Amino acid sequence: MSVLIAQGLGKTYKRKQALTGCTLEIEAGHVTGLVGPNGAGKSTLLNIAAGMLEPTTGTIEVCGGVPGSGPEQLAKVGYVAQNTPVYSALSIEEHLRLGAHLNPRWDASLAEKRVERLGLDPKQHAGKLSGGQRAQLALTLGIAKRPELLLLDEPVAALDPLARREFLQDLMEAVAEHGLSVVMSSHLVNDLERVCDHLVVLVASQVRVIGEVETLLATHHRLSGPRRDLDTLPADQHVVSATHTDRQTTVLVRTEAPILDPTWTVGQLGLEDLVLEYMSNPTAARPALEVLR
Ligand SMILES: Nc1ncnc2c1ncn2[C@@H]1O[C@H](COP(=O)(O)OP(=O)(O)OP(=O)(O)O)[C@@H](O)[C@H]1O
Repeated sequence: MSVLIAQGLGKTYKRKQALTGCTLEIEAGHVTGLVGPNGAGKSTLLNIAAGMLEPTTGTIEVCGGVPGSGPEQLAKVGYVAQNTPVYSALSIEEHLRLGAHLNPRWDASLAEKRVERLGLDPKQHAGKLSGGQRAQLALTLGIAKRPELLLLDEPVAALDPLARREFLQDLMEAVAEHGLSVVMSSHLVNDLERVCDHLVVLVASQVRVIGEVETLLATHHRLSGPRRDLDTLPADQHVVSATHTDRQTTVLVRTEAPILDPTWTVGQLGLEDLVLEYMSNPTAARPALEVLR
């Protein structure tokens, strides 16, 4: 089952194209990390999925329905936007009461315990919270809503390292206990590696790579050896990036098959390296032999 299916999705503001021809499918029951360079269209995609923005072109289905199409759909999808919006004039406990009023599956005990553990005063107005505390409040509302799908746009950017780790643990618990699916954009790939089992790299609205993190790491290899033409590589080795010096070639390939050529030294990649390779090689066609001196 899929929680998000987008086909040729696009969003245009006057003449500015924020998202163009974005096609992707995200499976249920996973924590999916959404990464990509600034301006790739991640927030636009999440805003459309949450029903906050109408797409200009294409179609999108989220948890089997049209985003924002009614109370049932709204209850299924939780969204914490990038600027972690809260109501400045309302206290924390008023936010929790509002959450209980608006959400049929609201988990009051989880929300209260989380606020207590964070050391937040329930009487404090949200407008007087620090940026990180505001983010924690918005995240608490998102988790306590008990949605089927939780969309998080850079949720931990404003949190200190300890708060970040605790939040990610809370998220993992919610996933394990309630079968919650999560799509989370972040530039912090190390954090994503801790919690995400699936990954999408979005560059200029297009999915550059998508898949299970474990499989992606197992099927990408950095090969280095004597300089050679990339056309001599086996057809099942998809070249992601390559550099050549006078004597040496280093190439990142994706392949299901084992690397049998003994002239290569084979190295594995971490997730951050893999993401950076895809982000810095937008077309990933077999690049021409280019000498780096
Ligand atoms: N309201 C808007 N009006 C005009 N252009 C917009 C608007 N919102 C986004 N854009 C443009 O759309 C493109 C995609 O923006 P978006 O915020 O979706 O990217 P992003 O991948 O989330 O980036 P970041 O990692 O910096 O948050 C950018 O070029 C941005 O300038």
